[in-house]
Amino acid sequence: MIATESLSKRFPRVTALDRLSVDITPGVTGLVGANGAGKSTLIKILLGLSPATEGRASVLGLDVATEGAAIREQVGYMPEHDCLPPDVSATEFVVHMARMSGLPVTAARERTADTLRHVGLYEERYRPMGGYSTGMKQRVKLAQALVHDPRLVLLDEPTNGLDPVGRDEMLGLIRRIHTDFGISVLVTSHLLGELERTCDHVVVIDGGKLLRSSSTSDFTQATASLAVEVTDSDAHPDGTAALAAALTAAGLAVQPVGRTAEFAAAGSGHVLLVDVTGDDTYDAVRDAVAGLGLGLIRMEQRRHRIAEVFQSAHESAHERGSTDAA
Ligand SMILES: Nc1ncnc2c1ncn2[C@@H]1O[C@H](COP(=O)(O)OP(=O)(O)OP(=O)(O)O)[C@@H](O)[C@H]1O
Repeated sequence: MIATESLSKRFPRVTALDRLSVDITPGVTGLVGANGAGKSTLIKILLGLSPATEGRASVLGLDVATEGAAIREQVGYMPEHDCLPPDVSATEFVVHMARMSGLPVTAARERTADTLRHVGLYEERYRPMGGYSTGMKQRVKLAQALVHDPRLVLLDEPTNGLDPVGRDEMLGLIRRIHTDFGISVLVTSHLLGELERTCDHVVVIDGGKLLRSSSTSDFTQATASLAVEVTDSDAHPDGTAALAAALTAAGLAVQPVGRTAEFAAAGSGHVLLVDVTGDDTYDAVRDAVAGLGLGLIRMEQRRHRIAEVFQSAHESAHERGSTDAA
């Protein structure tokens, strides 16, 4: 759906994209990066609005350097910043955008009504947008990106400026763009957690470079760990320490997390975190607990959040950077 090959964009003082090669398949993809990571720059290049300094990119099989107009016919774009004329109503604005996309007037009016209803802006659609809340403005921006029934939408920070409830509603709408209409989505955010809940696939960029591109489930499962809590026994007054020793001897990576608020409710015991290397990790823990004669209070998988994964990817990229420099 989107492919870039060694794509770079250099401004006089900064390299916004640095030899970025990534493949994005149909579905809902999150593009994650801190402010200034290069997300908006990438989107503008993909729309054919800004030329790359080096490298290539294609969207829906079309070359961004030569077929920008054809790309924009089939792709919807929700820009990051507020760009809505204050004296115009949502209906007038979205009809105008639909007409600009080539829809005849009746179809433009019908599609506008449907799209505004879909984003939950039906009641207020005739009011001037200057009086809208941030959440309502974000919905109009989303509606204008969808009105010409694109195959793909590029959404630049759609949850910016929203409160937690507004964020959840916007993320729900984004998910439904794909499930209800089959439109693929590329959505940017600097908040990693929200993309974990919304996207099938996550691409992480930092300083214009690709840090990681993988399915959301791989992101979290690659670093899954098992939280294990056991009782003490007469033979093993510190059951947790005995289990840690037995699991380490069995070749598993174990770290204690001590008593946490999450586990305190269970009463006694400390919690061990065991790295999951495969299904046999569960058997190894069960056998070790039984072999020591301890009671198993709980054994549950703890999913790492993208934020933690991003941090470790970031740290290892920096480590690689310092090794390269050395
Ligand atoms: N027209 C421009 N001229 C000079 N530098 C630019 C221009 N556009 C972007 N940059 C720089 O390129 C880098 C990447 O910017 P970009 O807007 O793509 O980041 P971003 O990940 O979208 O972050 P944000 O969400 O803050 O916009 C930044 O350092 C930015 O200052």
